[in-house]
Amino acid sequence: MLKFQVHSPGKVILHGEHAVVYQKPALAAVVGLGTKLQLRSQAGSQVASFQLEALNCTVEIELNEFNAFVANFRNKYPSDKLESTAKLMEEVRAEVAKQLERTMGTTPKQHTQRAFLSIYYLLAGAVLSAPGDQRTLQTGFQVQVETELNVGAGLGSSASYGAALAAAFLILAGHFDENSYLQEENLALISHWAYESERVNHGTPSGVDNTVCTYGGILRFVKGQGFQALCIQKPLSILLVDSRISRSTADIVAKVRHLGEEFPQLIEAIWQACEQLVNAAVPLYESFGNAQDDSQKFEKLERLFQINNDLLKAIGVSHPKLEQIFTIAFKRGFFSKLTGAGAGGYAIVLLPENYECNEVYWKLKEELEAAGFGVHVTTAGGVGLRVSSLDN
Ligand SMILES: Nc1ncnc2c1ncn2[C@@H]1O[C@H](COP(=O)(O)OP(=O)(O)O)[C@@H](O)[C@H]1O
Ligand SMILES: C[C@@](O)(CCOP(=O)(O)O)CC(=O)O
Repeated sequence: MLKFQVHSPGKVILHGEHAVVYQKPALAAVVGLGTKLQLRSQAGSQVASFQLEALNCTVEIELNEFNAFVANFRNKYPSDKLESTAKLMEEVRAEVAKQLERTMGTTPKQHTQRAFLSIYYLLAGAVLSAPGDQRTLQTGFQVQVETELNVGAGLGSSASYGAALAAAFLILAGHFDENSYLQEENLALISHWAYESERVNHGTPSGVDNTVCTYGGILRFVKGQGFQALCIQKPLSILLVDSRISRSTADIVAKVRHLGEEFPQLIEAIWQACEQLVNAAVPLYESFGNAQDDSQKFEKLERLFQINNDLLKAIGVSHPKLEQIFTIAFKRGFFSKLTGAGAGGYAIVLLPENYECNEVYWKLKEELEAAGFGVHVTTAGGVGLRVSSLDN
């Protein structure tokens, strides 16, 4: 009986948010919080059931209907390889709309619709492109998905969810197994399908979230030019602080674009400064933790956090609640910046070595919590997606 667990991390943008929209480099890192997916096959069952804890819902797929859908698709597009994911997405959208209406009666919430669409699309993709001749699902299974990530808050919950689903379905369909998933071509396949899942949500994502969630570490990326993994010595400790202010990335990006149209040279100078900042940060991240002058490097990194945050404030993407976080942190001697689109969402506070032994750190945490913020101590730059066995 097949049973295993997938853990895939979320992400933060360390530097270069907004500037990256204008072809400047950015750095993204995985965080120590993520999505946990458990899959157990169910002998004698003909249903695949998905318990999505974060969305408080369960969705089901009847295997006979799914297998009929796959067979129809194969008849319609009888090429051996699954060349056109666009056609598959189109067909899956129509099928899922039909099934949701029938099984749930009312139209479900948008998060549930998208989450189910990702499931159906990735499962169909994995089965249709499976090695060997068997392109059907024979035995039912149960999937449970839990997450430590706030959905829709810029921590990459959707890529983390997509990567976990992709790994699980690719194993289920026999592309690779729990022992071989870390081989380069298998990680590339997971990242590819996690990207496809992102397309369900975002149309044309940059590809950074699925890449970093799959491979882990810290990535430097430039829109349209791909990614390079930084050679870091060890992950960095950070405090993720949730301002609890929700925002729309698209709206904020549009406002910043408008500002750039009003003051083109001025805003371009800020983007150039962001690029210089990323260039200065890369060698620090790469050498931090090699025990040579770590405290000096840490202080430099703190300064870069401050400069980056001030540049983001200059383009107007802060928020009074974020400012409150920065002030609390600064008062206690910690450096912080907003991450992602801003105007709410999360702030990152840099934590020094052995922060747990420092009384001031506990005071900081206490004060942030007392002020009503969500506080999670975690790492930036740790491991990527991992599959492990399940005892029961
Ligand atoms: N734990 C989860 N369970 C089910 N669906 C999830 C989960 N996490 C993310 N999703 C999917 O990802 C979508 C959120 O994507 P998005 O708004 O881009 O948020 P984020 O910035 O956190 O990635 C949800 O609508 C849902 O489809
Ligand atoms: C502001 C931006 O640079 C990052 C947005 O990040 P997030 O949605 O807050 O994770 C936009 C983008 O890169 O598309």
